[in-house]
Amino acid sequence: MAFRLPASQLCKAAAANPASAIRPLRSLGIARNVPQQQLRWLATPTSSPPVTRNATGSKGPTAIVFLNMGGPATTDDVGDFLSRLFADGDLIPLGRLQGYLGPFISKRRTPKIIKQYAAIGGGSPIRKWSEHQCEEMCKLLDKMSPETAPHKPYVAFRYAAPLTEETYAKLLADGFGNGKGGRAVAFTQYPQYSCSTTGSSLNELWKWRQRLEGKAGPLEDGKDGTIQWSVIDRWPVHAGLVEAFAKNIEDKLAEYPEERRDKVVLLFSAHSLPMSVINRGDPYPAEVAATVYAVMQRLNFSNPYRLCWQSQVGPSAWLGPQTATSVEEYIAKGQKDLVLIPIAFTSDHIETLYELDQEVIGESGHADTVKRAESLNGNPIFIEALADLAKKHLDSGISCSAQMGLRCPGCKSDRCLESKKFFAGQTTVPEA
Ligand SMILES: C=CC1=C(C)c2cc3[nH]c(cc4nc(cc5[nH]c(cc1n2)c(C)c5CCC(=O)O)C(CCC(=O)O)=C4C)c(C)c3C=C
Ligand code: FES
Ligand SMILES: [Fe+2]
Repeated sequence: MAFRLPASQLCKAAAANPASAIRPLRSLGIARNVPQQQLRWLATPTSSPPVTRNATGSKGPTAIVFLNMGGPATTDDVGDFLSRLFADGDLIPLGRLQGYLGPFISKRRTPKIIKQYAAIGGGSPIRKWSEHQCEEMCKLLDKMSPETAPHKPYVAFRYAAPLTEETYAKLLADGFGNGKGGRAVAFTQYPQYSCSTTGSSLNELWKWRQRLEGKAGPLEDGKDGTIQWSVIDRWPVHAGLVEAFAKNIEDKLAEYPEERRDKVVLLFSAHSLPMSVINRGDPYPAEVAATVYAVMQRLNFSNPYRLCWQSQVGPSAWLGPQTATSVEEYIAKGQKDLVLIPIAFTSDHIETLYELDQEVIGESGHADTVKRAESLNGNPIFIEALADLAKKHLDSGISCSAQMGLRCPGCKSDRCLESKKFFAGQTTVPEA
């Protein structure tokens, strides 16, 4: 693997010895991939680096595609959101009854969920936050990784606009694929991998890739001219993610009087999963637990803590303990100082703003002592963490994590089989 230096350091090397800058850099294996034209610039120390927001590096442009479930932007969008959600066999497997039961359940559920979105201001803020996070992250990446710049931000939602098919069509219209190749990174915004969330988004991305791209090319270089995909599929213990969560917890703990502070119970809360999904071998509970433990390590285990699970839907068995009952039970035991920490979401939405704030805390009878840590939203530490994850991924030359290629022991899905084969089999730009 070639040793690669950022442009700023190459510039310093050239400035120190402008006349003979090119040959030694090449012979050292440094900048082996940097085109001659760029090296010529390096040998002229008085010129400034040709790195601007829109400068194209030797490997750019790069599309960064944030994957998430999305949410209804207005109460009018709730019906469509729920009907897509209940049609997703990766999230709610209803087998041959999917086409009949899915629309039936979603229609029946819509009025109740409309009221919940109305109570949080009329819609989910998930699109606003996702677009903001992706745009800001791409600005940082342009500086951190000039060779893959410009980094172009895209959001692909599973159940709400902008839907995966819409975003895929936009990528093609923007000059990726269509015989031109180009690089895109599918970046899941679920830090912990579940086949019902990230897995579903990747299966959907693969489906639209087959429908919209098929096989283009072949081109002169033997490649087929389709988009070259790689995936950031999980990041449960990334140091920046852990730091952002830990800081938000410290800020919330600071609101308690000093003499009570270290006895406050930290209640980490993650969206639950049906037991059938867990017994299939889904990696999500283990990865959520890994995040919780990493955050507690960063906090030096300052407080007692538990992990509980929220947002169960329907009558089947789900992983517990439930967040709402855990709060009630601690209060009944006399433990009224509690901080709730949403640990599996990166922005606010109905599960934080309605379920935790209005139902769990609002109805606890102790809204003054039961509090919630801020969601990550526009937190700059979090956005830097996203940029660091992307930079490391781009540098690594890998197409996805080793975990991505492995299916759950109980998986029977052909969608998983095909999409995992595709994403794990993509070859990314090799480091010479
Ligand atoms: C890590 C996050 C999530 C997991 C895991 C997850 C699993 C999961 N969800 C359902 C069913 C529903 N989820 C709904 C809303 C919703 N779910 C998540 C996240 C995860 N879901 C979020 C962020 C949201 C809210 C979106 C927003 O407001 O922006 C809903 C719709 C609301 C409702 O009807 O209650 C359903 C239904 C299942 C079945 C499942 C695991 C298999
Ligand atoms: S359900 Fe986990 S890989 Fe298919
Ligand atoms: Fe959900």
